[in-house]
Amino acid sequence: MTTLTQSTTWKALKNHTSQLPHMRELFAQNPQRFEQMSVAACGLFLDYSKNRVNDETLKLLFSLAKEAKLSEKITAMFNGDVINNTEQRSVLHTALRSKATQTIIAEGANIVPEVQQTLAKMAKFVGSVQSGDWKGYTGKAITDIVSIGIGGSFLGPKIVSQALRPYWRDGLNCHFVANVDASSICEKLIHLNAETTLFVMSSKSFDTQETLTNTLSAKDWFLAQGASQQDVAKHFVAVTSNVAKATEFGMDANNIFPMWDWVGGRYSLWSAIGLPIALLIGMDNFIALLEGAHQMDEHFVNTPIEQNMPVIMAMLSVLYGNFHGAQAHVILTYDHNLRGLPAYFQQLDMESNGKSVTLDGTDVDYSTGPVIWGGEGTNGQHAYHQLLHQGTALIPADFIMPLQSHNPLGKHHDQLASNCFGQTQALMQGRTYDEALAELSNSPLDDAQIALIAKHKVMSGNKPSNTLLMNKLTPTTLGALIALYEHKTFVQGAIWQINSFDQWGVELGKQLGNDVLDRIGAKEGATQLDSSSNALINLYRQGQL
Ligand SMILES: O=P(O)(O)OC[C@H]1O[C@](O)(CO)[C@@H](O)[C@@H]1O
Repeated sequence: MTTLTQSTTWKALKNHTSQLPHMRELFAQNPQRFEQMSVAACGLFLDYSKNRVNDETLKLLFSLAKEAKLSEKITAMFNGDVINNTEQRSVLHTALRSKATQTIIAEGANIVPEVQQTLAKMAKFVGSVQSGDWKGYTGKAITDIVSIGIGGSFLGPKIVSQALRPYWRDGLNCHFVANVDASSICEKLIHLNAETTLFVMSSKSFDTQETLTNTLSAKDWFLAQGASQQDVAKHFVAVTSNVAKATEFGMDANNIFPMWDWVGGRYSLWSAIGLPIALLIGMDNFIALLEGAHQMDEHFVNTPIEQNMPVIMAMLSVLYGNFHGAQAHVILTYDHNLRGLPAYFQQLDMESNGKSVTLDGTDVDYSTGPVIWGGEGTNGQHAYHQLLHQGTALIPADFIMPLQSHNPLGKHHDQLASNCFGQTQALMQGRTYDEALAELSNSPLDDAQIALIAKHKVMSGNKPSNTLLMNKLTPTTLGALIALYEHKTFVQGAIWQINSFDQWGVELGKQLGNDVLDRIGAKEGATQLDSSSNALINLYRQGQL
């Protein structure tokens, strides 16, 4: 049994949460609830008043954070202490968005100069590709980027590029290839011209099966279009921490952008892994993205926990996961360009906090990371919101919306906003049986039918949600928003005393996948695995059912 569940605060929270009234009543009791339970930081505004909390709940949650030594843990991360204890690594993605004047030590050396040098190298490269000075093998400018990578070396660049579509510079397009399924790369290449295509291969380890296979196929395609081996340097660049392996693979040394062990894959979009983003939006906008994240870092480090946005959001998630039995959390973006963000936060949170032992190897006796999922509003309102309103699972929600649209058109944005706010209201207040009956008062149905339908229209309400607003979706606000969720994830991990920065589960997937590949490659002979795996491999070898 861990000490966490034995603490007085934990027990007090358990007792307290079971006695809290419905949110309707909490709102009725306190007209100042919105003012008291909202916070602004770094261009973002968080309304957390529609949560199952009162002053006492918040006090207990913040006590839990203090008892977990949260401030010390934040300092340790920003100072470069080796907090990823299973891989013996510092966790310093925050250094990637630090100021050039800062000194940040990892493994005994100041890492800020190499971060700045890499940004300068990126700026030079981005400038030459965007201006057309960087020429392909027939002397033409680049028109298309193909970004090859997977996991953290894919999702960040893809989602941020999609989110910042209004900032794309003219003349360049980007295509993302992650899956080893050949359909992914083939369906992109078929539309491209090798003379004007640049491949950015992103792999921290330079050892990931999917990325290596897709890069080799891209190179074969490039050569098959009439280019020669000497032309490869004009069309292939790599981002990696394994420079030796990239060089051995045949990447031109000048075309390798470094990254480092102290950057976790899912935290790496701020490094040269963000190169496809910078190529699309320009280096000035990429720097603005870093600046937004830096502002959130400063807020996180310097703000008392009671007003600290990432801490508040994290403690609310702890509340629902550990004291209300919530197993999932939904991210609802009321912005078409942010439609990919739920998937990005899913990777960030689930790869970080999907853990079941504490840092010292003790089995946890409480829930850790929930299932993170979500989608774009208003689309989801016509689908899975039904379960949010009337299902049996409690799923706290984050609604994210900019106040201003990049495409102000007629009444579109008013409707988007009214749906967003209407949903949070409906989730909170629900509908009582009497209200449902009143709505049916003019119905031609008989009393028995009205009573039945009223029962089906009842919504318990008391469903928690956060509303996160920003003026407009810009590189700076997006940087702050992503850093907010990074730190939220960190705080939850700190409370649960887990290592949020390793991923042994997904590593096992990589290992077993390679093992099975060897057995498939052997074409025949007993595979000596379990009966299901043996049979599936044999069916695959046969090639048909
Ligand atoms: O950048 P790499 O080394 O190719 O790894 C890709 C991804 O693979 C993982 O290690 C596991 O899937 C992720 O954490 C990482 O982002």
